Amino acid sequence: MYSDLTLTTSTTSYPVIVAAGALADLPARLRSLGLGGTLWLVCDGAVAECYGAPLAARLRDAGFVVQMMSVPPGDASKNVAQLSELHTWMIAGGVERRDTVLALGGGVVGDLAGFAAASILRGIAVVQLPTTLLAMVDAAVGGKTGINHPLGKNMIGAFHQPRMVLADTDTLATLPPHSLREGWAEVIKHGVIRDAGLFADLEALAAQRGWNADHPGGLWDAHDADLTARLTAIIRRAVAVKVEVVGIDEHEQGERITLNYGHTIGHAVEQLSRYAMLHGEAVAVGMHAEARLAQALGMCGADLVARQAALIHAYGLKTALPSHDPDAVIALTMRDKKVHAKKIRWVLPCAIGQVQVRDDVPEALVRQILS
Ligand SMILES: NC(=O)c1ccc[n+]([C@@H]2O[C@H](COP(=O)([O-])OP(=O)(O)OC[C@H]3O[C@@H](n4cnc5c(N)ncnc54)[C@H](O)[C@@H]3O)[C@@H](O)[C@H]2O)c1
Ligand SMILES: O=C(O)C(=O)C[C@@H](O)[C@H](O)[C@H](O)COP(=O)(O)O
Ligand SMILES: [Zn+2]
Repeated sequence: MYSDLTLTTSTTSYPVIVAAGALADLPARLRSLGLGGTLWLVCDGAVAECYGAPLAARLRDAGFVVQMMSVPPGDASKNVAQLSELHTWMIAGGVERRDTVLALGGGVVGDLAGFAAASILRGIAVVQLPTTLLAMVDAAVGGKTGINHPLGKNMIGAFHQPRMVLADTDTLATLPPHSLREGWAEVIKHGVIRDAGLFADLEALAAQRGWNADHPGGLWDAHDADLTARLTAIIRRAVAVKVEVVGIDEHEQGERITLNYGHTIGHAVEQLSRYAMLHGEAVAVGMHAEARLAQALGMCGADLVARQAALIHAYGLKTALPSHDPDAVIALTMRDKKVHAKKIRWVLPCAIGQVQVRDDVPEALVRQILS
């Protein structure tokens, strides 16, 4: 048996639950946190039928008032028009300050519905119910919410901590392989930035299962109890990294910057692809490029770059940069939220499990890596 994690910051504290079948406990968990009023359940079209409608029925049976809305799947939904639709839906439906938004789905729904909760009536409660690997280990935890702007990824948003994160790992059984695969990028990131043991566990599992050859990304097999248990343990370990970092630095004034490893270049290529590239796919490419940058600066050896690349490949992801004009990539990196006094703050690995933040990376070197 595992106990819940608790994320405690200087302003709040909330449970982070990762367990098979956890959604069944949602009504009782909401009551124990004193969350009531109307529940505004937001999901995307793909999740609505499988999980949204049954969850709404379960909550209504338990006596809750539930309104449900689904948004189109994909990063394109993280925009002002979609946000405005959510606002209109809630205002027209008589939203009150005691109400709660339930964000059921992947990182797209978590970010969008989380920001709707942060902005409606100047902020109401949100509960994150992640159903993708990426959202379980990363997006649902830590309170970053927001939408994209035509000029940059996640440019509009707010820090708005959820009252609870409840991840039902049973939902992963229906996740398409490409969505599962992109989630591994953020798991690997957590290993590289802070947890060498997690990185080694991922290596061991990949070597044992031979995913490289047979199952790119690794399929979640609900009938394989041993695999499910090992994957759940890995997810918990990856979540623990995020919980720890956000607990140290809620508003990204220092330590939290490390969670952005791979994202300086990753966000740029993701945006240049017009979001055809999935977030995790872009982060994988970004981590490889940024590790090469660290190597070029003498911060790490070729062995680290090779080991990280091998793990990225073992989980079915690519490391090769798409062929974009380096100037276009560099221009977008200058809009990164980590830019300070016109300098990019790069998160660069010096060992597996350890990163440093550098603001003295010559642009010529970045250009060389991008070329
Ligand atoms: N706020 C944060 O800290 C944070 C962290 C990492 C990523 N993000 C954001 O998260 C987004 C990516 O999230 P994502 O990778 O979860 O993608 P996503 O939300 O687009 O979900 C991926 C796809 O899987 C489908 N899906 C979700 N759960 C399912 C299930 N259980 N069964 C079947 N289908 C399911 C969805 O409909 C969608 O098509 C990006 O916008 C990224 O910027 C935010
Ligand atoms: O939680 C964080 O902090 C992160 O940076 C996690 C990232 O994986 C995530 O993609 C986040 O949304 C990026 O934030 P941004 O501030 O760079 O837009
Ligand atoms: Zn990310």
